[in-house]
This record gives sequence, structure tokens and C-alpha cells, in this order.
Amino acid sequence: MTATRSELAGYFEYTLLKPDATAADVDNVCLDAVRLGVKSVCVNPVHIKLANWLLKDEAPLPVCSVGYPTGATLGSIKSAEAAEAVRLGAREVNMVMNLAAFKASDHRAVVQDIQGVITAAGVPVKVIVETTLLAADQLTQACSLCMEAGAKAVISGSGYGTSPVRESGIRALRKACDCSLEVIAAGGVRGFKRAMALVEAGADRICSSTVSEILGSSS
Ligand SMILES: O=C[C@H](O)COP(=O)(O)O
Repeated sequence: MTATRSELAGYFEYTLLKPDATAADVDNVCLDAVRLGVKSVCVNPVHIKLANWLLKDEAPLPVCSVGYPTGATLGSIKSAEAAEAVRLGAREVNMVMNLAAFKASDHRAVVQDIQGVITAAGVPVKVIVETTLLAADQLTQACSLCMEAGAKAVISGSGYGTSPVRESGIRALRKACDCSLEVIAAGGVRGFKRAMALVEAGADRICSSTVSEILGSSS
């Protein structure tokens, strides 16, 4: 696949999830998101109301992260966070999977955690599975649980993982999800060529904090 810059832009979710992001940062990212024609903008809960206001009548969807970045908060808190984020304007919710339950093979708890957020949110929920912490068979299992729970997509990482997302990781997620879930590449995506390679590997969307730089670069 060879995409133009404007075609590739449509694959991006522009993320602004650093803890010290300011309202001015949200303003800049939303302006860039509209200018570049990205699919969505993801912010922390403290900024979703502002992002929603800035993006009203614009194409990019306001998205909010919950249980971010560890996924280790209580399911009841994730659900409440999701409900409040949607009330403030989130059109999609990104949540981090309960990795502790997953590693303990408590798959029922993992599914309940996701379903609790889906029910509370009432909008599409995308699940961060943090692939750098999973073995190959665990990755397949995590995707199955996301499908069972009714998620819209799996996201490869939070950006706090141990290494950047690679094409091989996206191919593995694509294979595990078949066509049942969207596959989203996230974590350390840098450069136009790398972003294009991730789409060619099967990514339906790419989360990145550096979309302006990627679309402005030639490498
Ligand atoms: O999608 C999650 C992170 O915000 C990605 O940030 P990053 O592009 O700086 O790794």
C-alpha cells in the first residue's frame, strides 16, 4: 500500500496523554488534528471537556483514556471514569486491560473489567493490551478476551511499554483478532515510513503523540 500524507493522516489518533499537558497543549493538538485531518484525538480525563469543545463541529473524534496508564485501578473506578468522560464529551474510550488479573489467569475478571467500562460508557471502547508485557500465546488470549467482552479494538500499547510497537507485533494482533476487532498500533511510532509500515502490517489506526512530526517528515 502506498498512501499519500493526507490518506495516512486519516489513520491517526493524535494522543496527548503526558501528565503535565496543559490546556494550551490541548488547544494546539486539536488545532493540528483538524488541520491535518486525523481520525481522532485522545486526551486524559481532565482535558476531555476542553477537547470536546474544541472539536465540536469538526471531524476528529474526542477520545478519553481511562485506567491509564497501568490498568491497575479498580473496575468500578474505570467504569465511573468512563461514564464521566462520556458525559463530558468522549465519543470513544480507551481503557487499559487489567493486566494483573490477566497474568493471574483470572480471565473472568478481565472480561468483567472490560464489559463494565463498555456498559458504563455506551460508546465504542478500545482496549490497550500492552503487548510488550505479553508472550505470543498471551497476546492471542488477550485478543480473545477483548472480543468476548465486546470491545471495538485492541491497542498494542500505552506508550509506557518496554519497547516501541513493531510491524511483527501488529501482524500478530491482526492474526489473533482476525477481522473481529480493529487493531491499533501505539507506542513509540516515529517517522512516516514506520507509520506506513504499521498500516501495511494491518493497523487500522495509529495512536501517536507526534503526528505533526510524522506527517511532516520524509523518513
Ligand atoms: O498511544 C499512546 C501514547 O500516547 C503514544 O505516545 P507516543 O507516540 O509518545 O509513544
